[in-house]
Order: sequence, then C-alpha cells, then structure tokens
Amino acid sequence: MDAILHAQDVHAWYGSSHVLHGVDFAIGRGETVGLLGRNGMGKSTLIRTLLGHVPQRDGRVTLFGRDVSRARPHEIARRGVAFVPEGRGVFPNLSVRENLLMAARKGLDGRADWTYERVLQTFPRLQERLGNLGAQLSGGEQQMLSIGRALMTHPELIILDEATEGLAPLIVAEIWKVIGEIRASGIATLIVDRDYRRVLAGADRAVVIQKGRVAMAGKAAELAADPALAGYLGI
Ligand SMILES: Nc1ncnc2c1ncn2[C@@H]1O[C@H](COP(=O)(O)OP(=O)(O)OP(=O)(O)O)[C@@H](O)[C@H]1O
Repeated sequence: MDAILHAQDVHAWYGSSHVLHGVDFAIGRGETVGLLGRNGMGKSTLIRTLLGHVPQRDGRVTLFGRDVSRARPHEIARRGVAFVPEGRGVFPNLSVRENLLMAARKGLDGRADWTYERVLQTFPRLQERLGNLGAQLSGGEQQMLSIGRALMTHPELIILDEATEGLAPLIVAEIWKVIGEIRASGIATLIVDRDYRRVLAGADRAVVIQKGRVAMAGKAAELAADPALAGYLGI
C-alpha cells in the first residue's frame, strides 16, 4: 500500500499507566479508515499519539515515509495532517470568515481546490454566519467550521475524532454527507465515531482497538459481517 501514515509498534503511557501496547496501523492515499472500540480502549490516545500530543510514547510513525515518531504537533500539521477534535478547533473570538481565511494554505503538492467559496458551498450554514464569532455558533456549526478549517489547509489526511458527538440528528446527517464528499475528493480520513454502522458503511477499512491493542482490522464490509465485532464493541 502507498501509505500516507504508517505506525509500527506504537506504545503510549499516561504516567505509569501503559495505554497503547504495540499498535500497528497504516492509512493509504485517499483511504477512509474507521477506528472503532468501546469507551476507554485507546482510540483517542492513538490519535493523540500519532499527532505528537502524548509525550510518553514509543514506536515508529512515518508520514510519507519520513520518520515523525518524535515530531511536535505543529510539524505533523505542516506535513499534511489536519485534526478535527471533538467540539473544538475554532477560535472563539474570531468570526467565521476569519476562522476560515486564517487556516488557508496550499497543500503539499500545491493543491488549492478547497477554496473559501467551495467550503461555504459545502456548509451553507456557515455562509449565513460569516460575521458571527466562533463562540456564538451552535455546537454543530462549530464542528462544521472546524471541518471547513481543516479543508482550507488542503491536507492529505483529516483525522475526525467524534465529529458528530452530541449533535442533533439533522446536523449529524449533514456532517456524514460532508465526510462522504471529503472521501470523494480524494483526501484520506481517519474517523472515530460512536455510530459504528455509519463508520463501517462509509469507510474502506476499519481497525478495532481493544485495551490498547488492535483486535481486528480489515475491509470495512468484512468487519461488518464478522460476528466477533459485536463482542469488541459491546453491542
Ligand atoms: N490524560 C489522561 N491521563 C490519564 N489517563 C488517561 C488520559 N486520557 C485517557 N486516559 C486513559 O487511557 C485509556 C484510554 O483512553 P482513550 O480516551 O484513549 O480511550 P477511547 O477509546 O478514546 O475512549 P472514549 O471513546 O471514551 O474517548 C483510558 O483508560 C483512559 O482512562
């Protein structure tokens, strides 16, 4: 596989608590990968470790073949990885317009197809709120703005951690629609979401984490049909 991101034998600790126990994991160009597992199994820690946010970590992570195992979060962002954290990622004291324009930069290959106008077409709700401050937006609008900001950076990979958590069903449906558009536009995505059915329906592959280890990994359709999945997800 032509991997964007490749993690090998990744470990992570919080103090003396050993949370990730040797995770192997890869995301190919343009691939949509779902990350599943019950609460507390290590999904967010894996993401935060890949992004360089967990200081106590071990193992090897490469981005486009370059070792970023010890890289700082801003270096990883500069190398084409955008992060959409749960319910955050917008500047509360800047307007929607400023939030978007501030994020704008070309992709690693010079791509600039996610223009300000295209982001607003994708999120008509933001178009109506251009002058509002980030803090004045609803949770769903903030999440859309956060995804819009990620798109404006022309990343190779977008990581979405619980992007639909706590949002109204209509907004959730809008966000899944946009996730589909991102997939179709060729940007790779790593998705964590409690709605495992939607994740499996919208992903090429999925990885199931159990107590800081990969318990299952494979094509999303095959995992969806695997009777072992229910046990790992506690459903
Ligand atoms: N900052 C932290 N300090 C100490 N322990 C933590 C910290 N963050 C997470 N943990 C612990 O690490 C383990 C993995 O948590 P993590 O948040 O990665 O799981 P998760 O699969 O993302 O679950 P959730 O869906 O609940 O976020 C849990 O036991 C959790 O209590």
